[in-house]
Amino acid sequence: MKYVIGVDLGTSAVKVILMNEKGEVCNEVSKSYPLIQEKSGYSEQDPNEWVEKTTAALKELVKQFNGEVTAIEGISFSGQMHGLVLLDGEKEVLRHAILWNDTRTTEQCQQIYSAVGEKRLLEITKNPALEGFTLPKLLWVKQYESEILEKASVFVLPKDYLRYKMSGQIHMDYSDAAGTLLLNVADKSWSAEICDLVGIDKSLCPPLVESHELVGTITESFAAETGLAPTTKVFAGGADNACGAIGSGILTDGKTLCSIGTSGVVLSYEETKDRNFDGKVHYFNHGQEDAFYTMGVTLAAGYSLSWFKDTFAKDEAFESLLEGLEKVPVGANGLLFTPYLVGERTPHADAVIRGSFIGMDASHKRIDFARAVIEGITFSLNESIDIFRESGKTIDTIISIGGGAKNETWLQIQADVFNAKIVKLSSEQGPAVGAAMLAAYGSGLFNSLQECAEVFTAEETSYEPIPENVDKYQQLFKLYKDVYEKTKDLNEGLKGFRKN
Ligand SMILES: Nc1ncnc2c1ncn2[C@@H]1O[C@H](COP(=O)(O)OP(=O)(O)O)[C@@H](O)[C@H]1O
Ligand SMILES: O=C(CO)[C@@H](O)[C@H](O)COP(=O)(O)O
Repeated sequence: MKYVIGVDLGTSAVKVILMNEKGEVCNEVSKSYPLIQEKSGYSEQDPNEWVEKTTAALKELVKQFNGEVTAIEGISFSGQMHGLVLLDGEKEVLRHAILWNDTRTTEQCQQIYSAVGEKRLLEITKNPALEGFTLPKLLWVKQYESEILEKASVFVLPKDYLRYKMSGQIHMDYSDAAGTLLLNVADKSWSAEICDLVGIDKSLCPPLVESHELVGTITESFAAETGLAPTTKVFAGGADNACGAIGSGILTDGKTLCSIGTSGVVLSYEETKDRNFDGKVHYFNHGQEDAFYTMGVTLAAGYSLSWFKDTFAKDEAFESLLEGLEKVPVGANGLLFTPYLVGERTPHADAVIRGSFIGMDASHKRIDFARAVIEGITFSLNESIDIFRESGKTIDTIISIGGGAKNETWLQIQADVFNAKIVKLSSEQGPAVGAAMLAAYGSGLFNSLQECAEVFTAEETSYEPIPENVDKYQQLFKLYKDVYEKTKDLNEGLKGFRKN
């Protein structure tokens, strides 16, 4: 029997998963790490902590494995997107990584528009300048920490750094490079034009590869540390949302994914590079060669729920926090929540907006708040579904993955709010499964990712929309959408009072 490992370097934790060639999950290990948030709008992590935690997780996985380690054919990666990791000439980390949910770069987004032009930027990168993307972060470092940028020899994304520490090789795959705002998405090449216009040296951009491409084997020292065989092949891997799509079988037109991790994503497969969404949703290269996907992003999806738990129920598990969730009626007894804890991306690209609870009543209990948080996150994702439906897409079935897919009531709420059938797979670890699939396909165990998906993905259960709830949620969704406009100015006024 042959095996593969998928590593999902998420925002809250790294998850490593061992799968056999029959597509069975043999073992999973997860290790969490914190966000470093020094100021309002800032979000960083220490890249070496990713390496430490992944090494520990792999060591545990290998220790618990009964077979021959040489039967583990290969390893691949799924990574939180956009985070800037700067390396010096010796490939040492120059500063903490600035993450996808860090919104300090509004000024740099304006600089990009002035230098490149909104229309040209969209033509080349297929995306607008958003605070979360990598280029604005590079320009922020250039402006405020120029001595650091001067020392940099290359920039990479989170899972690229991890892969480098395991294999000694520096690369970036197209699906992750698409989120830097420096890639010509249709041509699959770094844009010399954008680099020149914004004043970034193109030599800082790493070599590009396909997600399933073999980039080397693990180093002797990494093998010694983890117990893996030094012959273990290393495959490039992809952006976590691309890998989530692969791991959920989103490999043909007409398929839609909802992923609730720290962020929340609604993603749709695109066969071609030339559909036009005017930048309303992100348009990126898939981890499947020459395919694409579009997606809308809620910045604080699962993060809103973990913020709520950490603030009001610190020592409790999610299961105990959410006990009785199904007994609270639709609409949380008149309580609405907007999940704008760190600003928002889709449909409001707004770094200043913050969240609200509207309608607090003396009768409300903690579980009403928890239900409102979950409903608010789901409404936010429904705004992305609206954009897709307005573009003519039929969305009647959605595969749901991520930590948010662990709770049954939340899955039913998704069916009712989205007015679509929700499918839960046998593993909610879509990105890790997708990474394992890239290793399985890359090492030749399958002839295509689709063939691999037939073996590696399985539906566990599904949730149908309940018409009475759909109707109530449609009324509530109108009220939810109003909250953004009505709290926008208030948040501009509050901005000066935030932690700086
Ligand atoms: N038992 C649970 N019930 C509901 N939501 C959960 C549960 N466990 C985790 N979550 C949600 O999942 C999120 C983490 O999802 P995950 O996919 O692991 O994130 P990431 O990939 O960003 O690290 C948490 O922020 C939390 O909101
Ligand atoms: O910024 C985006 C996508 O554009 C996020 O989806 C990140 O890729 C982080 O993902 P999770 O840690 O929430 O899975």
